[in-house]
Amino acid sequence: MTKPIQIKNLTIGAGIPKICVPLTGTTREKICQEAEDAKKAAADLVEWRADFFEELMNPEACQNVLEALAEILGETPLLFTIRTSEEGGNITISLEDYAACNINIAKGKKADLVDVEVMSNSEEKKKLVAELQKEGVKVIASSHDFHKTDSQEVLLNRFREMEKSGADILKMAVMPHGFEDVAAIMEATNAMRQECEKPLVSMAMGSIGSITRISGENFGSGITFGTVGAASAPGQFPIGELRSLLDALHEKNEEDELKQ
Ligand SMILES: O=C1C[C@@](O)(C(=O)O)C[C@@H](O)[C@@H]1O
Repeated sequence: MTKPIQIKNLTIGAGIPKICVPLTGTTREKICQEAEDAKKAAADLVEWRADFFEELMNPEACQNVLEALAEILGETPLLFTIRTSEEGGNITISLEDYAACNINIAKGKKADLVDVEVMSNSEEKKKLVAELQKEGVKVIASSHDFHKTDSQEVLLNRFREMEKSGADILKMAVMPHGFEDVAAIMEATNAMRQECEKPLVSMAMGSIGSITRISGENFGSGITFGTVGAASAPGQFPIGELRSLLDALHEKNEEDELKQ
């Protein structure tokens, strides 16, 4: 059974999946504009996809953006993510620089959550997760396969490996090539929630997978990524449509609960 996590006023891992809006701007100005738009659109949380930022390797520039974001976002939680090119992102970065950037962010005390790609260099990543948590942030362990979807059993084992990182939330994205792949990630997530208390997040990308972005309440995914401006991965819905679809499904689920 999932034990929800509270971040500011947001509960992750219970009820309607929370909508996370990615910011993909390349400059401070564009990132801040996107954050204003996300806030206006009532995002539940916001992800700064810092692998798009042209000054990522400058710690002061990063702190500067973080301070501006904290000011704009107020009580809306902020997730900091460096998505590496190995996992579908925008930057090739050494393990040392990856760790240093993430630690710099956590020390700034403005981000609430940090994403760590735990499936590569897993021993070092485990230490990084612990170090980040010591600085007071929650860590989302993540894994992305932009090419394919492994079998349900392999995906479940991947979740189990990710749990060993000690992260607070586990997130997995895969690329489906047919409905059986979509079913595999949903079923692996559903199975993992029976054996793990951590909130889970999962999605099948692309148009075939978009059903996973609205039905997380039913199979156990606690966050869904929706757009205000640019998408950060294929298959994401605009926030307005996403909110209506999540609400409609939630109402149906409640009707069923009343009948039981
Ligand atoms: O991990 C994820 C999930 C994601 O890849 C998606 O498919 O919605 C989008 C990314 O921005 C985020 O970091």
